[in-house]
Amino acid sequence: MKITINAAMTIDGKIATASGDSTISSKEDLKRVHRLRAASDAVVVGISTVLADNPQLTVRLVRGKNPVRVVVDSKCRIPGGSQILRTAGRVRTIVAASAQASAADVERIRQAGAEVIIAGNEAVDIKALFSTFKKKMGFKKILVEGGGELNWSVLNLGLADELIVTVAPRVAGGRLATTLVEGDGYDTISQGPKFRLAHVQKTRAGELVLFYRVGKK
Ligand SMILES: NC(=O)C1=CN([C@@H]2O[C@H](COP(=O)(O)OP(=O)(O)OC[C@H]3O[C@@H](n4cnc5c(N)ncnc54)[C@H](O)[C@@H]3O)[C@@H](O)[C@H]2O)C=CC1
Ligand SMILES: Nc1nc(O)c(N)c(N[C@@H]2O[C@H](COP(=O)(O)O)[C@@H](O)[C@H]2O)n1
Repeated sequence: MKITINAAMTIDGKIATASGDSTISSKEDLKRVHRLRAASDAVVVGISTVLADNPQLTVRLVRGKNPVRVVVDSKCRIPGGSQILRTAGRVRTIVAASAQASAADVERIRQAGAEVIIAGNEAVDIKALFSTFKKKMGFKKILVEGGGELNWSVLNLGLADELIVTVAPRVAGGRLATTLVEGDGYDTISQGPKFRLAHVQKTRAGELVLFYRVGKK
């Protein structure tokens, strides 16, 4: 199963401003992302991304099939009014929760038309979740679309095969702004994963799209 992380960041490495604005990619780049979604079995985001962006995670800018939408949401906090839950009857949607989720919230989400998978006791066990995707669901391509905490978990577990980052010609600043990779971080650079630049694209908006292969430890 191939796992790709895709994100857009400013030159200073932020994927959203401190107040939560994440409108970074150009339309041209968003079309590339929608093509990538259409070529994926599932698109995975963290609950904080859903709460901040209220995304649709569809392929509406291109022709193609919507991937299964997965929200990593330990406590089943996804709001009933979110675009994802409101359309769960039409686009297959999975909420990946942990033992922290209440039975009432699990039922609320199922009633909205989404599936709930329980993986882990505290945070969602990403390794177990992705293993379920591969072994029980037969998924072959997974697209992780952030945010920073989820990117950290996937990279730190050594699960990612590819990292695609759009660098937009903007600066966000702000020490509280979310960066591409959050989490606890590494003590030394050498402890972190190493990447190999495989390809670079330039958009008309002056963005650089960097395609990295992730070295296995
Ligand atoms: N520019 C871009 O390409 C993108 C920007 N964003 C931005 O990122 C921000 C949200 O990112 P973050 O705050 O870092 O949150 P996130 O979206 O990565 O969600 C993290 C949350 O997911 C839950 N979670 C449960 N199990 C987890 C696990 N094993 N690993 C990680 N998370 C787990 C926890 O509640 C955790 O706090 C938003 O402002 C959004 O706009 C998000 C995606 C893409
Ligand atoms: N590639 C990319 N560029 C940006 O500028 C972004 N803000 C994001 N964000 C991700 O896409 C989701 C929004 O998707 P919809 O447009 O609602 O389908 C957002 O939640 C992030 O996961 N990505």
